[in-house]
Amino acid sequence: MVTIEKMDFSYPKKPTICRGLNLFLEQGKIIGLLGLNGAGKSTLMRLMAGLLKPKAGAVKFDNHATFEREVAFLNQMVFIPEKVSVPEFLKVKDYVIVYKDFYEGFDIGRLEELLVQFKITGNQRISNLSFGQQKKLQIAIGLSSGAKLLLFDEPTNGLDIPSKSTFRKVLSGSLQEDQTMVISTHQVKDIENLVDQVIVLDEGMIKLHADLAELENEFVFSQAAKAPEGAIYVESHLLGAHYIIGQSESVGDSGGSPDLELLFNAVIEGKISGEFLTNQKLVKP
Ligand SMILES: Nc1ncnc2c1ncn2[C@@H]1O[C@H](COP(=O)(O)OP(=O)(O)OP(=O)(O)O)[C@@H](O)[C@H]1O
Repeated sequence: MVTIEKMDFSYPKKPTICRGLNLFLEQGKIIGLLGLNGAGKSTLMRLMAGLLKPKAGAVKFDNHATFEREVAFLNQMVFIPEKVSVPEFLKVKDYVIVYKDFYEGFDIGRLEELLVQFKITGNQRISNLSFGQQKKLQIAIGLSSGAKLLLFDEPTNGLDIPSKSTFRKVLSGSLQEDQTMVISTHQVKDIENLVDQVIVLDEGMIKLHADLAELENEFVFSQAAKAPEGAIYVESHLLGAHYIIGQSESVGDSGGSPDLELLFNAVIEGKISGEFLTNQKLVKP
């Protein structure tokens, strides 16, 4: 799938953003890419999409260096940037034709369903769609493309509240086994219960890469009037403490599914870091 090896990157005449970055993305996963403003999420997405060239090392999709932008890579990848730009003079149905023919596995029936859910019709002129509607059009196209790599940069930015919930609904369970999706966001709540893995990027470095299932094996995410002795990370709230504690330290507390916001803050504070990946070693090239 996506393999990044010893990758360095900087924008021209700017300080280095990534140094010696290594990452392997498994297929069949929805991956949340989290980071503070300026952490390098969009830069990493653009490197994976082949829109930026690494200064050193490699960014590959299967055996294609992404920056070569070979057709065999491009017709397996959809990148939706944070600020979508769609040809405004076209009608939705004409715009769809361009994509339909480019992606071999494009599912037009699926697209029609998604457009209904997002309340967009084929006869609408793109110039008459709002920014959020244009974004939903791109999301619907991406999810219907059958492409193996879906890179969505801040997909929920600009979406109203009902559309965010539709986004969550259409995404959950929609990924095929041979597809991988990366969703970059700093709106952690928007991807809660949606992602299989999470990556936390901080100042161009991967601080955490984890399967949520593996995190549940390692840690308990819980809340109580007072955090127990040995908690790794604690946040005080009105009704008590939200905390993370190692499985072996927790006594009789099974907690809930990982609280991504709590996890993110713990990683940024340097309380948790590293790889928590279940099967990755088996599939790593
Ligand atoms: N085209 C560019 N030229 C020069 N520097 C850039 C460019 N784009 C981004 N940067 C810088 O690279 C760093 C990473 O930016 P990037 O947009 O990748 O972060 P981000 O995590 O996506 O941030 P945000 O959450 O605010 O969207 C920042 O310091 C930013 O100022």
